[in-house]
Amino acid sequence: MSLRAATRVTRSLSGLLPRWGHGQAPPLLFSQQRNNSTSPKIRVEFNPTSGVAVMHMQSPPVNSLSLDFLTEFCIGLEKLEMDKGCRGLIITSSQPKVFSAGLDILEMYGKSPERCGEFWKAVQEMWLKLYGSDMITIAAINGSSPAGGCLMALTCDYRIMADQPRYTIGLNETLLGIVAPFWFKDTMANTVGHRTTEMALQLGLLYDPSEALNVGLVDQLVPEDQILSAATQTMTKWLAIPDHARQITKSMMRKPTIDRLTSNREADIQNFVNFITKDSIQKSLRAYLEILKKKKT
Ligand SMILES: CCCCC/C=C\CCCC/C=C/C(=O)SCCNC(=O)CCNC(=O)[C@H](O)C(C)(C)COP(=O)(O)OP(=O)(O)OC[C@H]1O[C@@H](n2cnc3c(N)ncnc32)[C@H](O)[C@@H]1OP(=O)(O)O
Repeated sequence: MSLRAATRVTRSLSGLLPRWGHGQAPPLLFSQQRNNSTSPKIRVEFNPTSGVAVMHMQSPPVNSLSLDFLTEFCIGLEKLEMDKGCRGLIITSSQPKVFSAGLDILEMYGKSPERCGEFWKAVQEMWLKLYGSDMITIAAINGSSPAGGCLMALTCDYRIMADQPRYTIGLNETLLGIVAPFWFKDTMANTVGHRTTEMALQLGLLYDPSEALNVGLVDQLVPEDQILSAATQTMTKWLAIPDHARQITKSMMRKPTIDRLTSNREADIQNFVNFITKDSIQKSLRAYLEILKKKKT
């Protein structure tokens, strides 16, 4: 069963699910330990000659954005940002078939409000740092990239996707019964326009590569084995533009969107915590996790 079809089942399943109290963790049915490994979740290769770094996301199984992952990602990004020799960053995945599965659902399920708040702050931090980066950022999307994974790609300056019809990309939050926050929505609207965003967000659309190219969600499609060479070629073109002129232009385009979150950060965290810890939302997340598990059997 496809995830899209499986998600429709969520609604009929939800009436059968047990109820649990606000802020109280339901029985742990899922492996909550998976992302606690101490091996690095990010590998960075920096070439001082070209001034380009490649960040490989390597957090099995699906590069989901856990608190640990986001912390490591932001530290890596900050180090590169502070290195004046680093002018460009390519972000890609070392996991087969997946760029990033988006926010780690286990970080939003059965967790205390404090922990949810800490997690959301890290999600904000990732977006603020990447969207506001002075570096040229290119997403080399070599696999599926739903929700937060799509946000990460949209936050870059340029997106190249592997031309593999089974990969999908999009902000599919509504399919999980949750809502893409205003800054996810703003980032998408800044890329593909208001009308496409309005429809995509309401329907939780996941696009295949050709559809994504058609609506402008990605900029280029290439065969999967050429994705890094294509990203490097594009980077060379962008590197030819004087940094200061490009950076000021980027900031001019993105600052109003960034300021909107910066000036509402605490309220946005509170909003997330209130929303995600609701019984009804926890129930949807639980049903979705069960569907992801059952997909294999
Ligand atoms: C009113 C105001 C509102 C304010 C805002 C408030 C709150 C809401 C904001 C929340 C924004 C949320 C953003 C998100 O990113 S939510 C996450 C959405 N992600 C997804 O829907 C992706 C789900 N996953 C998949 O579709 C597929 O896994 C795949 C990425 C296409 C890869 O497929 P495949 O290679 O077939 O792998 P499996 O499906 O078999 O998965 C392997 C294991 O990974 C687990 N998994 C998958 N995705 C996640 C995830 N996002 N988080 C945690 N775990 C994940 C899956 O369960 C499998 O686990 P197992 O090996 O233990 O069985």
